[in-house]
Amino acid sequence: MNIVVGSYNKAKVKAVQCMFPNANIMSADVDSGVNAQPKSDPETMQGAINRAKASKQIEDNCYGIGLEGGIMQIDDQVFLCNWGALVTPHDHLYIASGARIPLSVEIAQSLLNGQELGEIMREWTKINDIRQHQGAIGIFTDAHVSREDMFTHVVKLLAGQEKYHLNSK
Ligand SMILES: O=P(O)(O)OP(=O)(O)OP(=O)(O)OC[C@H]1O[C@@H](n2cnc3c(O)ncnc32)[C@H](O)[C@@H]1O
Ligand SMILES: [Mg+2]
Repeated sequence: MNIVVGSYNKAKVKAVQCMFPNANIMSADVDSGVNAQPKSDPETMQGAINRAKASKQIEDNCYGIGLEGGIMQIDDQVFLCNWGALVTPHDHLYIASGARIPLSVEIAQSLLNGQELGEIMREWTKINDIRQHQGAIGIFTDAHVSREDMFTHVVKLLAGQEKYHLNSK
């Protein structure tokens, strides 16, 4: 089984390895087609779909997986949000969303001013490349759910939908 993941981000690639330990997993630097910091559920979901479709084009007979992080708002609260998409070799598309947690007013303000979450988290924690490791979700859940854990859950939701083939587009 060949899988192309539309990212070199270690948290994302490890999440796919966790679900598919025996697969041949490759990474590709594909375009998400959305802003580097998506700011709504539809935009974040579209980024995941675009990455999955572009990844599937990289190899013959492969699955494409796209994982995208973003933020979304409910009333005046800003949340981390996450989406994933999987395209099968026969071009069936499955989507799933991941965990969301609220962000503090200060972080939300920096995000709405145009800063990327990865950058804000680096300033906050002084940890480089936190987005490839525990991520914001790992920091704000006191390490109970890392970015890899969260994306692993999303990949399970994606892979599990293939069996009954009910919700594909
Ligand atoms: O190389 P890619 O795959 O793009 O990996 P990325 O870490 O940039 O991940 P996304 O593009 O999916 O994330 C969109 C933005 O949200 C940020 N982000 C999302 N979740 C995060 C987290 O848990 N920790 C830190 N930054 C996060 C990230 O830095 C981006 O600015
Ligand atoms: Mg990115």
